[in-house]
Amino acid sequence: MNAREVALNILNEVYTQQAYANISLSRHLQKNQLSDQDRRFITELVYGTVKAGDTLLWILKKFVNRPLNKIEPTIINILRLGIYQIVFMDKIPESAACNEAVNLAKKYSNQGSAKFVNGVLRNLIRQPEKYAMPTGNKASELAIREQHPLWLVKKFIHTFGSEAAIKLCQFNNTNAPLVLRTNTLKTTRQELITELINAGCEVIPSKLAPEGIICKTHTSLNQLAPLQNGFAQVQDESSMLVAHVVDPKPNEFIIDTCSAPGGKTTHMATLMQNKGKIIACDIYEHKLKLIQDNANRLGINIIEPKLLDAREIGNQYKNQADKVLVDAPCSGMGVLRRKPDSRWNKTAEIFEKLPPLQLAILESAARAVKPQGVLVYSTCTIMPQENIEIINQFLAKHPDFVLEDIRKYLPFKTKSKEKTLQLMPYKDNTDGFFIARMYKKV
Ligand SMILES: C[S@@+](CC[C@H](N)C(=O)[O-])C[C@H]1O[C@@H](n2cnc3c(N)ncnc32)[C@H](O)[C@@H]1O
Repeated sequence: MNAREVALNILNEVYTQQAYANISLSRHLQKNQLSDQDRRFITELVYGTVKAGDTLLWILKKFVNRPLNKIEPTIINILRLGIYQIVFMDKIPESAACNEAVNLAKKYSNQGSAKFVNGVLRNLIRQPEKYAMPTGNKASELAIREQHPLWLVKKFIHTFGSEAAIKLCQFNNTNAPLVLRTNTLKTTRQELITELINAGCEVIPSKLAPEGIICKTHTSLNQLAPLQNGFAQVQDESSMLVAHVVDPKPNEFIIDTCSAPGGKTTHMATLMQNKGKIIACDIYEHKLKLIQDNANRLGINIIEPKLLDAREIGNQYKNQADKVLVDAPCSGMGVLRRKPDSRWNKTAEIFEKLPPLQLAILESAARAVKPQGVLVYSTCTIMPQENIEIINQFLAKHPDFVLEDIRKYLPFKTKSKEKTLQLMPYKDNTDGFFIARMYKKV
């Protein structure tokens, strides 16, 4: 199977079976014997095509007369791939993109479909002026040009203003680097950097997180020995700040309310030098195994994964924990560049549904904090209604909790005067993250 055919199979799963692009991609990359070059090409094809989403269909509609729902889904996917290569990939000869699409149409449909694909793509190559991207800054123009759903662009403009919305959308279209967290139970950052360089990676230390290593280039994760051997954990640098803000000490009792797959749980265990106890809850049983697998790989044995709805934690652990972390389920608006399909999978409903859940989890978690204990709330979103507004509502109802100045706990200097931290992707060049730290007075 050649690279484009593998990419087509992945797109078929994404668009007809609602598969997640990253999961389907990694399964197909494992299943097929592929060169490193092919793996990179398939990844770029799939991520680029999925990210471009409706913009590709907008282009396609300029060249077909019939409604798109009258065209076989596989043919639509072949055309998505073809259009993506012709319009967005500079290094691919247009004729190769077209010929390979025609071959796929012959194999996956019939001669008639192959002729149709050929006609559409040849016309596209001949008439680029027909799909010139809109240059204005109206929401509808931005949505097409920056490859985001219209409702989301409107939401960004409404929340952050037009200029910030443009920068945000552009940032979401950049490639996210792989970031590794050094497992300081087993090695130091400098030793790990040396090992990664010896393994052929190009890396730089993170300026935000003392354990963070940004990999500019790297080999396939399955072959990256330090990762497989538990010397490192994949985690973005902004996410690494959360454990530093919790600031757990050896022998403390910590509850991580929304824990899977265990990125922050294992980081906290590391900062505790693997001494004490962490109850790591999640609402999905299958995700508990991910926490345990990560802990095992990293050589950590103080984590107890537990199937529990975080809204029950207050009842089960009333006044018991030294520190409680709520890394809440959120809209993920700070990590859109990492998940090419997520902008297209979400609906405006999430902004109605999530804040009440986030507040309910935080309130339950607060009951589990012992007097003079600590409560930390974090999300990987940038939307105020999931972040500072949740904290304000919580504090208004809970005078026994006090917002602490987060700057004392951050491992880097910030110019911000806020007590909470909001990282904005296009300003801070990281995933978007929110963190607040509170302590219980009595
Ligand atoms: C942002 S993710 C957590 C990421 C994790 N803290 C890490 O660093 O790897 C949110 C998690 O909350 C879980 N979740 C959602 N609703 C929950 C609930 N009511 N109670 C407990 N966990 C929940 C989800 O399954 C998901 O794993």
